[in-house]
Amino acid sequence: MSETISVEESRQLDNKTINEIGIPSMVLMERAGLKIYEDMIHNDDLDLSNTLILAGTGNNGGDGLVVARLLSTHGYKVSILTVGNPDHASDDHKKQQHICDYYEIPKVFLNERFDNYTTLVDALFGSGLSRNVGGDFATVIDKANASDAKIHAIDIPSGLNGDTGEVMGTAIEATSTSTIAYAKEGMVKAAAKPYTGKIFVDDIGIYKGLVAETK
Ligand SMILES: NC(=O)C1=CN([C@@H]2O[C@H](COP(=O)(O)OP(=O)(O)OC[C@H]3O[C@@H](n4cnc5c(N)ncnc54)[C@H](O)[C@@H]3O)[C@@H](O)[C@H]2O)[C@H](O)CC1
Ligand SMILES: [K+]
Repeated sequence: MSETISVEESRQLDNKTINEIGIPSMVLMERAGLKIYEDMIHNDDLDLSNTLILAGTGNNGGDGLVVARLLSTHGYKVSILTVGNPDHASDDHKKQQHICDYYEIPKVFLNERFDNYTTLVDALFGSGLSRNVGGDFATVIDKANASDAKIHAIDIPSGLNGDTGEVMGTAIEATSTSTIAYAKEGMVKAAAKPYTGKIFVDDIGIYKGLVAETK
């Protein structure tokens, strides 16, 4: 496994790339969504016949909405379940939801049965997880894990502590994970394997240090 970083370092690199270097956050989100989509369509472990995006209301959820739109515009059957209050969604999440609405991607709700789906995309939390998971989020995670569907996680399996690899209340048990820029330290620990599954590391242009001087 290549270099790993802490969750805080990951957030600092995101912020540096956006606010100091100047790559807009929506550009990074589009790049992340495209890389995650490509990881999924080339992943023989996943059956994309009927996919459900489990979206939180932050930028991890925003990544999931980009994946939803890309699946839909490429002819795959996909729906969206948003967990949390959409009114409190991040700016980029709201922009991505507007795009999904344009493409009329179906929305489902908390009473949805997950066994109708072949793949679930975990876009609930990424580097923003800050406390034990509870309430509707815990219910959705437990329901996802109990379903027959395979799960593909975005950035960090939701509920897994990205630094320690510990479960924070409950955590997604993913078949595979597309992590952004670098794997997080907790994800590569032996105890984390049942939660991360196979890890894809997606380079989306997040700052990784100045380019080495060409000889
Ligand atoms: N622009 C960028 O920085 C990029 C980020 N990427 C993706 O974005 C996430 C990080 O997004 P962020 O909005 O900071 O946080 P999350 O989406 O992980 O979390 C959402 C939100 O949830 C709240 N929260 C935290 N813990 C809990 C909890 N236990 N229960 C309920 N709610 C909770 C908290 O308010 C968070 O803000 C990163 O992982 C990437 O997936 C892009 O990929 C690249 C650009
Ligand atoms: K996630």
